[in-house]
Amino acid sequence: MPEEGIKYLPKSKLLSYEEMLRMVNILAEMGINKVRITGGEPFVRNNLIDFLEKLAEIEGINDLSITTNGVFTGDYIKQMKSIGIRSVNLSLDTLDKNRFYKITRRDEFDKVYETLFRLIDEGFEVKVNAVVMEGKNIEDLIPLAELTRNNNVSVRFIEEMPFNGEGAHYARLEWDMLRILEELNLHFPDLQKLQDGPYSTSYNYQIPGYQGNVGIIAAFSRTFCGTCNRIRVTATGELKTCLYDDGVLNVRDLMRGGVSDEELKSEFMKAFRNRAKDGFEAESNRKNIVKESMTTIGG
Ligand SMILES: Nc1nc2c(ncn2[C@@H]2O[C@H](COP(=O)(O)OP(=O)(O)OP(=O)(O)O)[C@@H](O)[C@H]2O)c(=O)[nH]1
Ligand SMILES: C[S@@+](CC[C@H](N)C(=O)[O-])C[C@H]1O[C@@H](n2cnc3c(N)ncnc32)[C@H](O)[C@@H]1O
Ligand code: SF4
Repeated sequence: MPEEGIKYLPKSKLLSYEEMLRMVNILAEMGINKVRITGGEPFVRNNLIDFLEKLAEIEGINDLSITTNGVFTGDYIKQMKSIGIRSVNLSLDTLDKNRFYKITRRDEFDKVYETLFRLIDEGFEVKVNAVVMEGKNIEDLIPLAELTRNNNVSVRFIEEMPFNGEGAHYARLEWDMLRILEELNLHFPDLQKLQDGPYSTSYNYQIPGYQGNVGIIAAFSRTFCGTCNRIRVTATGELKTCLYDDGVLNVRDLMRGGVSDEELKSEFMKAFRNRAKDGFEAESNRKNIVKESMTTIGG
């Protein structure tokens, strides 16, 4: 959350659950089989569980996952399980209570940390997302990796992207994937490269003898665009065919303008065909310089 907060939009500007369900139904018919809910923060929206239940019932959607900050998540663990959600990505940049407060401006570390272990105990596939930020959490890299010693968890270190709300645009990233890997190698010289899935966002490694694994997401270096098949839709209905583009069409406006399912499919298809070849091209095609915040994009 940016320090100055964000401007909350009237609910009428947000996609309703009905609109989201219609959209996912159409996309499922087009071949989409995995949906990840990121937010904002998924669990601040009323009746999220009812919505997830309906999403899970859509024919063709065989993987429904969530990325969450873990603050309210603990209240819904049983319900998520009964809906059939198998994987939860939990954002946790530090294991130090004071640094957690500095980074998030919220005193919620204990709650999030407890939720992490409850999710693991309940058998979810848990990935910890930690954005690596110079001056903020570098001392946490090794302790976070150590979480994988006795826990079946994947800890992923994410390169910081320029979406911090202030038009940040760095020519060089202090902590890119190679430096993160170097730091890990220094402490764990036997780090073993794992075979990554075909559409994996992370390069994954195992510390020998440890239960879990560590990963690096080159979100800024963008070295995995070649296998990227993700699309994103923001809360206001902007379709992004790349995290770095500034929206290629607005699904909400089309729906509210009375578009038919077939017309919507053809709009989607056009957008997919015109997709930039990678994140660099998408960024250079932007009409606006990067001023967005991850809070509104959703990650
Ligand atoms: N550049 C880029 N970064 C991504 C992409 N997907 C995820 N990331 C980065 O990784 C962060 C965490 O993503 P998650 O919400 O956990 O989703 P994910 O890693 O794609 O999901 P799974 O692989 O299904 O676990 C995002 O906030 C981004 O910083 C992508 O397609 N491109
Ligand atoms: C924006 S959050 C939205 C979902 C949910 N509210 C949460 O906190 O997990 C999704 C992911 O984006 C990551 N993220 C936030 N800012 C980022 C940045 N500047 N660069 C890369 N990833 C970032 C977070 O760590 C989180 O894992
Ligand atoms: S094409 Fe865009 S969204 Fe996909 S991996 Fe590259 S930067 Fe990320």
